[in-house]
Formats: sequence, structure tokens, C-alpha cells
Amino acid sequence: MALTRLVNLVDEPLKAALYALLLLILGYPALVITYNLLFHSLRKVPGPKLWAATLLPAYYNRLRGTAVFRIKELHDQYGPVVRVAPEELSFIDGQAWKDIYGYNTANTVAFERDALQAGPEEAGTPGLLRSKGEQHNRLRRTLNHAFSDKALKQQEGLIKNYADMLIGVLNRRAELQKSDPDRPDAQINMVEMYHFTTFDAMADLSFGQPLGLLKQRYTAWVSFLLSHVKSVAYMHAIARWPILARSVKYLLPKSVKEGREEFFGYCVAKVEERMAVQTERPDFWSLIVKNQDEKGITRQEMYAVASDFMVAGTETTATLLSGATWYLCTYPDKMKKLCDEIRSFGSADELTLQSLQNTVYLQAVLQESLRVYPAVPAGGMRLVPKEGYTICGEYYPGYSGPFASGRVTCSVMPYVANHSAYNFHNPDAFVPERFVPDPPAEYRDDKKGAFKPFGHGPRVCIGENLAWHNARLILAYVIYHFDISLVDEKDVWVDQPIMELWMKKPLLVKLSPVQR
Ligand code: HEM
Repeated sequence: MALTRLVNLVDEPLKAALYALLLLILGYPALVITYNLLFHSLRKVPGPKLWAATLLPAYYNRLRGTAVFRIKELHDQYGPVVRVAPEELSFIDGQAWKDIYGYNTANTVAFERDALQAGPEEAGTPGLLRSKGEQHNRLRRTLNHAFSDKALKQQEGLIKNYADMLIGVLNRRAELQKSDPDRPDAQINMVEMYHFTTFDAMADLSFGQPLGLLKQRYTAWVSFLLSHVKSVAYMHAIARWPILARSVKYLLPKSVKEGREEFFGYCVAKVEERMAVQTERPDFWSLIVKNQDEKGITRQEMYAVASDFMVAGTETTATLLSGATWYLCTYPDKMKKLCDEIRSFGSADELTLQSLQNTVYLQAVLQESLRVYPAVPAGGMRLVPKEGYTICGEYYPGYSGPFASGRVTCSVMPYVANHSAYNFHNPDAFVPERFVPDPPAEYRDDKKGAFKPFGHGPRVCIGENLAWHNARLILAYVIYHFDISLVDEKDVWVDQPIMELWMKKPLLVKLSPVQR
């Protein structure tokens, strides 16, 4: 009414312009929704109409940290492929890993990573996570030297040093817990402890010096990294709306912007300090610089890569260890089996990278932990090639029409695939036995091809071997030295939002040193 009165006050040409504007404001969304539902190239893909019509349900859930859980329910309802946004598809079949994430060959095409998911560029040049094509191939070739089996053997002493330090800190806390349980520093939050250990170890490998977290309990780095990941999740959501995409950087709160700058500035300074020193220590840069070919890596790329390693190689391993600890405490029979295996070693010195490679149950526990509580739960988004592609036997177009980005995004979300009864029997239960060489009959038909916690293809995690060694060593050390139980046995700790990564709560435990 008020609008009609306003329109009545103005003369005819202006009136016409106002009506046109009104039509545009109301008509454009109606046009987009009609197009998305009735004419879109993905209109026949199963899924709820509301999610297909607009971005709102997908990104409302992403911003609340509930998208992955909702998408799991949608797969239960609609099957192995679901249209989860106007131009986005989610798959859970193991074949989708090969089709979407596989290599470029004579018969297959490597899909490009959807850059919107990684947030804006910090370094002026992409590191490993954001690079594409030839630059990605070159960086991968150069950086592989730091992650080879030979490199890992050389790094063993360095990695063990941090596992030892962790046990030292836990011993002191366990003593306090016994003598004065009410002191705040008698609390043992295993999420924090694992973060400190993996951050210190990764900083030593990336910068030639630790952050000193295990010594000083300085948490700013860890909390910065988690808020950085959260900010990337927000920026990702904003960038999906083309009208807002260009202003993403400016929409960030000042504190987050400053935090990101500080983090990157620190990476630059530490790489510079490290490069000023001639050393034979087997950290990443010794191995990379010594072995690089003439194309090598630029200084700017080194800054970006160091920042990638600190983001990708720390929180992930700490998440795996935290998840494994909670599930083991929640399933005492599994904890007992693991204790029997690890405590059969004659001494802690016998726990080596090599000896732990042969521990069947420890390996099964870590695999099952990554299945039920995947460290990268939402996975990596990819763009369907423009000319379209066949995924799981069905052809999907790569052009999504005149609205939004025009590209079709697709992914396999590890949490969704791993918790689906389509792939796994008893999917929500923690059953390491499904990963031992001769699994119980009911788990023999599990579709293990759907389980790819480190991704697949040309962008598979470069740190996978390092992560396995690190996780085996740290968990074995903790189990060898301590009996662990939860402070609050009723709290379902894994009930946490996912903002790209798990927003982990503190995991408070009681520790008592093993009596031998
Ligand atoms: C449990 C531990 C870990 C898990 C579950 C994990 C998982 C993953 C996954 C799923 C990807 C692929 C993402 C995509 O396809 O878009 C990835 C990539 C990557 N990861 Fe890991 N990661 C772990 C530990 C590490 C460690 C220790 C490092 C060491 C530096 C690392 C460095 C990287 C890097 C640099 C990439 C990007 C690779 C590329 O684009 O070529 N990750 N990781």
C-alpha cells in the first residue's frame, strides 16, 4: 500500500521506471527459481526441490555447520547421487572417487579444484593447495622429495622427539590430576595436547624450528588456525553468490583479516630465517632445495607452501588422534585389544616408525577412526569439465546455465559416504575389525572403495605417509604409557558442527600411568 501511494505521487515516466524496478526485484528470483527447477541441465537429478531451487538451504546449513549431516540424510532418502544446490552434486558411490578425482589420461579427465572452496589467495602466488595445471605438477614434483619413504626415515628422530615431549607433558599433568585434581592445569584436554604436538612437529619440518606449544602452552596459533578455517568456510558461502563474490575479502571482520595477515607474515619470516641457515637437518627445505630440478620452486611459492603445510598438515592429524581417543574410550573392548597389542612391545624404544607399520590392530583403529570421524569430512569440491562428463555411468553437463557461476560443482563428502549404509554395514558403529585382513562375515561386503580419507588422484594428500607414521607413533606412545578414560562419559563428543573441518570441543580425559 505504502509503495502504491509513493508511486501515485510521481509522474508517469518515473512511475514506469519504479514498476520496472519492482518487477526486476520480484521477478528475477522467480525467474531463477523457475529456471533451476524446470529448465536447468541438472533438473532430473534426484534431490529436494527447495535445495535445487536456490542456494539458501545448502548455504544456510553450511554456515550452521550442519550441511554434511543434512546431505547424509538426503542421500538416505534420494540415493547415491543428490542435487544439493542448483549447480552442485553430491555422490557417495566409490566409482565417483575415480571419475571425479582421477588422473588426466588418454581416456579420463582430471577435474579442476573448485577455487571458491579454498578462500581468497594470500601469498600473491598459489601454493600447492591453490595451484593448477603445470604449476601444480611442478610444485608436486619438487615437494614430493620431502615426503618420500627415504625422507620419512630421516625425519624419524624429529617426529619421535615430539611424541616424547607429549608424554612428558602428559606425565606431569597426570601427577597433578592425582595430587591436586582441582587445579586448572590438572585438566587434560587431549584435543589441545594433540594440536600442540602436531603443530610443533610440522613447524619444525616447515620452518626448521618448533612453535614451542608443548613447552609454553601458547594457544594463539591453534585458535587462529581454527578461526582461519572457519573464515574460509564463511567466505566460501559468501562467494557462491556471484553478486557478493568480488567483495568477499572486504566482508571479513577486521580481527579475522588481521589474524590471516599475521599468520601469513609469520610464515614468510620463518621461511626467510630458515633459508638463511645452512643445515643438514632433514626438514622439508633441506630435502626440497637439495633435490629440486632447474624449474624448482620460487621464494614466493615457498611462503605459500609453508602456509599450506601449517594449515593442511596439523589440524588434520590432531583430529584423527582426537577422534580415535574418544572412540576408544567409548568402546572399552576395542581399547583393550589395542592396549594388548601396543603393550606387548618390550619398551617404548621399540615403538618405531618401522615396527609400528606391522601393528594390525593399531592400523585398523586409525582407519576406522578416519571412517567414522574423517579429518576432512566435507571433502574437496571439483568442477565438472565444461563439455560434461560421465560419473558413475551417468552423463552430467558441465555448463549449468546463465545464472550463478555457470559451472557444475561435484564432490564425494567423506563423512557422508562413510556413514551411509549404501557403503558400510552398521555404518555409525566403531568397528576396527572391518579393516583387519580377515574381517567378520557381516563386514566383508563393506564397499571399501568408497573410503578415501586422503582423497584420490593427482591431488591426493601429499602428507599421507607422514600422517600415518605420525598418528601411529603418537597414539602408540599414549596407549603404551597411560590408561585413559573420559571425564564425562555421557557427553557425545563427536556431536560437533562441521565448518569445512570439525569444530572440535575439548576432550577432557583422566590419565593414569601404566604400572609395569
Ligand atoms: C590425518 C591426516 C590427514 C588427512 C586426513 C588429510 C586429508 C587430505 C585430503 C582429503 C586432501 C585432498 C583434498 C582435495 O582433494 O581437495 C589433502 C590434501 C593435502 N594435504 Fe593432507 N591430510 C592429512 C595430513 C596431511 C599432512 C601431515 C600434510 C603435510 C604437509 C598434508 C598436506 C596436504 C597438502 C599440501 C594437500 C594439497 C595437495 C594438492 O593439492 O596437491 N596433509 N589432505
